Amino acid sequence: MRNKQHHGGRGRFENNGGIELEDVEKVFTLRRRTGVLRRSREEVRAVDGISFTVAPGEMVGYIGPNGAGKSTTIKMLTGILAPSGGRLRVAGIDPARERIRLAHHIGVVYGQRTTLWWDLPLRDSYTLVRRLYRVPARRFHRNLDRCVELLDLGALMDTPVRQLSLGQRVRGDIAAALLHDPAILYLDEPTIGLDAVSKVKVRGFLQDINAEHNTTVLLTTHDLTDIEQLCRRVMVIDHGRLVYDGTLDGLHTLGESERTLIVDFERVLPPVTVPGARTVKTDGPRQWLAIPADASAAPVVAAVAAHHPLVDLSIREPDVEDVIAAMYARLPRG
Ligand SMILES: Nc1ncnc2c1ncn2[C@@H]1O[C@H](COP(=O)(O)OP(=O)(O)OP(=O)(O)O)[C@@H](O)[C@H]1O
Repeated sequence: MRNKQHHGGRGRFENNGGIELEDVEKVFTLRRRTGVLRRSREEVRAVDGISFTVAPGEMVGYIGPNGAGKSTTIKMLTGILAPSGGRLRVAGIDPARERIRLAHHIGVVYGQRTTLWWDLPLRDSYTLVRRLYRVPARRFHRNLDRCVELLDLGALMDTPVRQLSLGQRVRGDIAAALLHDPAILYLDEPTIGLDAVSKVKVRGFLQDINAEHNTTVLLTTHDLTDIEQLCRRVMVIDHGRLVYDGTLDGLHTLGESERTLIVDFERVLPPVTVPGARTVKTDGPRQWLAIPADASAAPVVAAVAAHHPLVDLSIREPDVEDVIAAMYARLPRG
C-alpha cells in the first residue's frame, strides 16, 4: 500500500491525502406539480456553506441527524455531485472537474450497499478492481494479501458476494476500496448492522491501515463507539451547517450526555446509590444507571459489584441524535 511520503506541489495538500472545503454549498431544486399546468420550485439547501480542512493521515468523524447533509458532502467529495458554490479540493484535485483522476486517490465504502459484483466470487471482484484501476501486479498482490490476512477473508475468496453475511460483505468491500492504495478513505456507516465481533475487526483494521499508511479517513456513522475508538476529531453537521468541530469528549461535555449502565441483579433491590451514577429506571431485578459519557464506567461498575451480586451488565452509549439534541439545549439561543 501507499508508503508514507511527502510530495511537493502547488496546493497545500497537492497530491496527498488532504481535504479542503471552503464555503461549500449544495442546493437541490425540486419542481412540484401544483396544478394541471402549474409547477412550483422549491430549494433544498442540503449543504449550506461548509468550511473545514482535514490533514493527511487524520481520522475524522462526520456525524449528524438524518437529512443533515452528510451523504451530499461525501458525494461532492467523490465528484459525483458538483457543488452549487464554494471550493473543494481533495488531494489537491477539484473532484467535480477531475473525477476519474481523483478516483485513483480515494476509496469509498458504503455499509448499506456494496460496490462489489453481486454474482462474482470476491476473488474475481478484486481482479476487476485491479483492471479498473490498473494496479501493477506486485502492488495488487501485496495489498490483497495484507487485506485478506487482516480482514480474515481467506476462506471467503471463492464465495459469491450474494452469499456473504453482512459483516463478511463489508469486510470484502473495505478490501476492494484499498487495493489501489488510496490516500483517502470515505466510510459511510461501515459498521451498521454488524455484530460486535465484526465491528471490533473492522475498527482494528482501519486503525492498522491508518497507522501503517497514514491513510486519511472521513467516517460517517451513527455509532459513537466508532468515533470514540477511531477518531480524535469529530465534526457535527446539522441542516447543512457545521455546528461542532472538536473532540468527542468536548461534544459530550457540551451536551452533558450520559451513557447508561444496564445492570441485572440476582434479586429485586431498591434503587442502588453509588458515587458518579444515578439510577434512572428499575424493572424487577434490572436497573438503569446513568453516568456522564466522558467519565469512566469502571469505578461505578466496581462499586455496584462490590455491594450487590450481579448476574449481567451492559453499557448503552448515547446515540448521535441524543448528543446533538442535548448540545442544542445547552447552547445560548440567538
Ligand atoms: N438528489 C436530491 N434531490 C433533492 N433533495 C435531496 C437530494 N439528495 C439529498 N437531498 C436532500 O438534502 C438533505 C440532505 O440529505 P443527505 O442525504 O445529504 O443527508 P444525510 O445527512 O446523509 O442523512 P442520512 O443520515 O439520513 O443518510 C435532505 O433534506 C435530503 O432530502
